[in-house]
Amino acid sequence: MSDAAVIEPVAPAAPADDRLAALEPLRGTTVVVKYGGHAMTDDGLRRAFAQDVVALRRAGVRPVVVHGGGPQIGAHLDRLGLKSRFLQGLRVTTEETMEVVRMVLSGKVQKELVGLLNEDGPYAVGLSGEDGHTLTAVKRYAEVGGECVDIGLVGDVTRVNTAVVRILLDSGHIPVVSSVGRGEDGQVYNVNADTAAGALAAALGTRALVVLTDVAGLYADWPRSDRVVARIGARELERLLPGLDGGMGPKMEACLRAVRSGVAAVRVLDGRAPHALLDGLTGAVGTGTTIVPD
Ligand SMILES: Nc1ncnc2c1ncn2[C@@H]1O[C@H](COP(=O)(O)OP(=O)(O)O)[C@@H](O)[C@H]1O
Ligand SMILES: CC(=O)N[C@@H](CCC(=O)OP(=O)(O)O)C(=O)O
Repeated sequence: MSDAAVIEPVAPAAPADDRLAALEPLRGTTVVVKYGGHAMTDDGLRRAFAQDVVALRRAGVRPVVVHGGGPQIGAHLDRLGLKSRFLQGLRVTTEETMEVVRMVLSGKVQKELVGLLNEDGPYAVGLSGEDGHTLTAVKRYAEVGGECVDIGLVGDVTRVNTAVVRILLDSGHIPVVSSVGRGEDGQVYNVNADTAAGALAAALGTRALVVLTDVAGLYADWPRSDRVVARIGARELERLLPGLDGGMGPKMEACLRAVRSGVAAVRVLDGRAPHALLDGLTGAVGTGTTIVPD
């Protein structure tokens, strides 16, 4: 590739110097960031998130954003008068729902995020998991009471092709990936965004996966208590998995798979706090849950 195809490094205007020093160990490394739909419903939070991602890039880190958009999909389905429900944290996805999922994730949420990231420079490039065979998916079923339940066009990631993401990273861009997968048969699947982020992090061989969500971390005894588990190993997490409700099920399953596939640590951070990403990575605020291999 010619030099002209590579974005010029930008002078590190932000973050401030002390933050830059804290990011030094991450310089040159790839960090996958999962940006959850519930943490992206507020304008101020979205802007702060975009500033953090650009700040990472300017500090020499190679961020990859994988975004969700569950609430945004839900709002669009409501507008169309289409009902949808979740089983084990996964949206039951008919053909009609899939059209909306694809349109909202790749056409709206991703584009808005790319727009925000590009306010200060030509950094972000959006791509769907379908593009360049980035995410190959296979139909997945929910398991309820020991029975396999058909939940439609929901996919699990079976293969990741990191070629396009690496090209973008190597040319100084920030890939922004929508969690839509393509089956071997050409069928398009709705992939939970945590699942997509975990699979991509593992395939890229990243040391760190950061998951921004709408709670303070993994609660030890939710909903009875909101005491956050600060750190948990893979075996212990596997033991807790069957008892987790809602979106936390697929989220923790994805974190578990990631640490078992070589990711050294997954940080689950409270995306409701402005600048949670930079604060979490620089240790400015020691919050959330860290998942580590055994
Ligand atoms: N043990 C738990 N700790 C924290 N949240 C939990 C737990 N069990 C279930 N949840 C639910 O999981 C939700 C987070 O998952 P989800 O809504 O999919 O987040 P996101 O949109 O960030 O991907 C929380 O808002 C909470 O309602
Ligand atoms: C299969 C499945 O449930 N897919 C999700 C994809 C988006 C997502 O995961 O968004 P969040 O990260 O905001 O939850 C959905 O349809 O809502």
